[in-house]
Amino acid sequence: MNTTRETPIRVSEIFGPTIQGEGILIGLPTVFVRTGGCDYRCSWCDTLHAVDSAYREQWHPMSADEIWLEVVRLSGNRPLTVSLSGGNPAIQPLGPLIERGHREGYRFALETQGSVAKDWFADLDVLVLSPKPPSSGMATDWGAFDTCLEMAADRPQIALKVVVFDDLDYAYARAAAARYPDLPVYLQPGNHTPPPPDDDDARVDIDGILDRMLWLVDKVTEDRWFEARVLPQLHVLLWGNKRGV
Ligand SMILES: C[S@@+](CC[C@H](N)C(=O)[O-])C[C@H]1O[C@@H](n2cnc3c(N)ncnc32)[C@H](O)[C@@H]1O
Ligand SMILES: Nc1nc2[nH]cc(C(=O)O)c2c(=O)[nH]1
Ligand code: SF4
Ligand SMILES: [Mg+2]
Repeated sequence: MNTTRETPIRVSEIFGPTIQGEGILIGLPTVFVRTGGCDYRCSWCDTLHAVDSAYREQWHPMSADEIWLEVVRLSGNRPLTVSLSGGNPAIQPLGPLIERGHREGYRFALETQGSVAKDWFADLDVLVLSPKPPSSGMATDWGAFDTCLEMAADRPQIALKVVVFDDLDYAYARAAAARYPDLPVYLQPGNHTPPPPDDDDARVDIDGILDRMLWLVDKVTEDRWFEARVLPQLHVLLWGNKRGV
């Protein structure tokens, strides 16, 4: 019997199986657990329904067991990778959920901006750290970011992922990569047509995003920055701004 009252986890949505659309695990069948609430407010966030506190009524308090039952239902009880995202999932008590899933053979990836560190980072299989560039309007606390790396210790595979809209963001990405030369770095062209929070399938300017992707590829190759990987948001190319994919 669980005697310790677990703090509930605020959940915006649980969806999948779909494919991981971004970064180091791109293409991998994944169930997403998206938590509600974020300590940032990026100007171009494509997930405001899980960020803007005006929508907090839609963030359901759930126990780790209740979340787990839904992951098992969606995955047909077949172990796969569960991506913990948000908002900022790092502000939620996700340790017990990870423990539960590992007992049943599932793996866990975390998507976070690196502003808040938790001890359960050391239990993750993959940690994607996505510091925010100048176009986001956010300032990076590199001390907090370093603590995320310290808390992760040596279990998770760790990768940097930086969204790039313009030259300033590109320079920020280069500086971030130089700060952590041992981490793989993924560059992601920004979606300048992110959905408003109350529209779960808003029009997206795919051509504009692909133009930015081509610009970014040219930048990286002309600079001979051969360690960087340039990847689109694959799920956006497939399904536009649709939510829950
Ligand atoms: C919605 S965030 C949630 C997790 C965490 N808050 C973070 O930012 O890493 C997941 C990923 O989507 C990226 N993202 C958000 N809005 C985007 C946009 N308009 N274009 C491209 N990527 C975007 C973020 O930079 C992050 O890498
Ligand atoms: N398919 C898919 N891949 C993703 N990778 C990161 C996502 C996110 O919103 O954190 C995301 C998402 O929302 N959908
Ligand atoms: S940190 Fe992530 S979830 Fe939060 S506002 Fe920025 S992109 Fe959106
Ligand atoms: Mg997304």
